[in-house]
Amino acid sequence: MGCSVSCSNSASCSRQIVHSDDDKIKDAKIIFVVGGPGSGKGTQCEKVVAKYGYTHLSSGDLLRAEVASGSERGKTLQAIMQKGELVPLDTVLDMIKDAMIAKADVSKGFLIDGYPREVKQGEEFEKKIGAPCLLLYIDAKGETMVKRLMKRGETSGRADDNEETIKKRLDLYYKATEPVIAFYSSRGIVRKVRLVPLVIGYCHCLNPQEVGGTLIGENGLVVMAGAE
Ligand SMILES: Nc1nc2c(ncn2[C@@H]2O[C@H](COP(=O)(O)OP(=O)(O)OP(=O)(O)O)[C@@H](O)[C@H]2O)c(=O)[nH]1
Ligand SMILES: Nc1ccn([C@H]2C[C@H](O)[C@@H](COP(=O)(O)OP(=O)(O)O)O2)c(=O)n1
Repeated sequence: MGCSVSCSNSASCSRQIVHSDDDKIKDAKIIFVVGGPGSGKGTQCEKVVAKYGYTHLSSGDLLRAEVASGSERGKTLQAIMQKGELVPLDTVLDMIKDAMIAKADVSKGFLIDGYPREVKQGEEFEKKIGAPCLLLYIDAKGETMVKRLMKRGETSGRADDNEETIKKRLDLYYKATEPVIAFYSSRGIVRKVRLVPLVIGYCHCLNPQEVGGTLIGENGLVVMAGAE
């Protein structure tokens, strides 16, 4: 695409540097959004998008789109997701990377929702894409998550919003995903999100240094509108 800076004439330049797709996202601002099933990751991401214009990429939605396409790969994924298990790491990572590249030119930053699900997923992401500047940890009680997902299941049409699979997803979250939070805490980039009822005067915000918002609360706690 471009020519090296030492070359004054692109037509005669024999050593053209072709910017790979990877280059498009190598300096991207990346925020991981982690929380249990039904904790409200998607809901909070929409608020951040509305306020700050980040690009929201839900790994679960990307996987469901592949299932909906009816592809062979989608059929394999559906079987895994219906059981509440994790899909192969490379599959979800490739999908996220492709989606990031597709939006790279217009994106101010990426909210990667529902990823990483396990420490290994985070490590591979960093090897293939880059490091996150922040991890938003959406905390919610187990019983709250179950209640919400059972309610959502009445209309969502999601094959995994049933009692048996919800239990498995929750177990897997505690076993595999909570260690992710500890892993990134040691780097000092975790911001725990506490959901409070929407009251005038509260706002949903990230770190003021990150996005110019107002940080409310102590110890880097992020307060966003939500409720039990
Ligand atoms: N009462 C209440 N419900 C909420 C809140 N946030 C989200 N919900 C509902 O809880 C359900 C789950 O919210 P999502 O935003 O889809 O949660 P998620 O963590 O993205 O869930 P997955 O898509 O399963 O990963 C939805 O039906 C939401 O409408 C909240 O603060 N209070
Ligand atoms: N990074 C990811 C994201 C989702 N998955 C699989 C496993 C999850 O149960 C399903 C649905 O993910 P989604 O984030 O939409 O939903 P939950 O947080 O599980 O409620 O997809 C995965 O294996 N790896």
